[in-house]
Amino acid sequence: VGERRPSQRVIQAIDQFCRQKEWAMNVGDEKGMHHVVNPATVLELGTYCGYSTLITLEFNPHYAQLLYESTESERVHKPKRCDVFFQVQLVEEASGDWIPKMRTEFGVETFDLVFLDHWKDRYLPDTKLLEDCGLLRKGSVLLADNVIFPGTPEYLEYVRSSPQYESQYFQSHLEYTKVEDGLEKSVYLD
Ligand SMILES: O=C(NCCO)c1cc(-c2ccc(F)cc2)cc(O)c1O
Ligand SMILES: [Mg+2]
Repeated sequence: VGERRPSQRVIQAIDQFCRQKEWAMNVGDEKGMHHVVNPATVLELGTYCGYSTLITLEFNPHYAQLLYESTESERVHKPKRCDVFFQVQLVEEASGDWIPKMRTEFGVETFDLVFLDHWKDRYLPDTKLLEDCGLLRKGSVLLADNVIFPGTPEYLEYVRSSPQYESQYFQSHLEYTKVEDGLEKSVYLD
């Protein structure tokens, strides 16, 4: 309440621009991530322009540059364990290549929250990779954008049918539109 922090003002400006001038594929101000408990160690798959981010994987160099510019974060060539509570760590690599390196490169034991918002056909293989690499623990939350539009049918089928997950759909709309979309929140039960 009261004066918005600079980062909130940037988000507000992005939302206003995307509603009034030019649509962009941010998770947006309606879907948001406010349903999810307050995480400590977060992995975001798909940075785009840094609308929502902590440790984030993006291999599109144009989008990665947008994040550097919007957060003044240094270009992370040799990622290191960040001891600061909140710091942007951007890895400009493909998620499939870097998820197996998260422990050795970042010293991450497990993720509290993984926000999936990258190539929709990578949601399922990257989730299985996170499981196989032991990067999820009992209670880890997977939060997936666009499960309806553009859609991630194989991922949805997996997390909704697997006994390893407790899944819940939060209906919303595709950012800045009236098209149905939503977030799937899946808690890893181990
Ligand atoms: O591809 C996406 N993200 C990964 C990019 O590196 C993405 C696409 C769309 C979208 C696109 C085209 C359309 F017509 C409607 C929606 C929306 C999103 O929220 C997204 O995250
Ligand atoms: Mg998205």
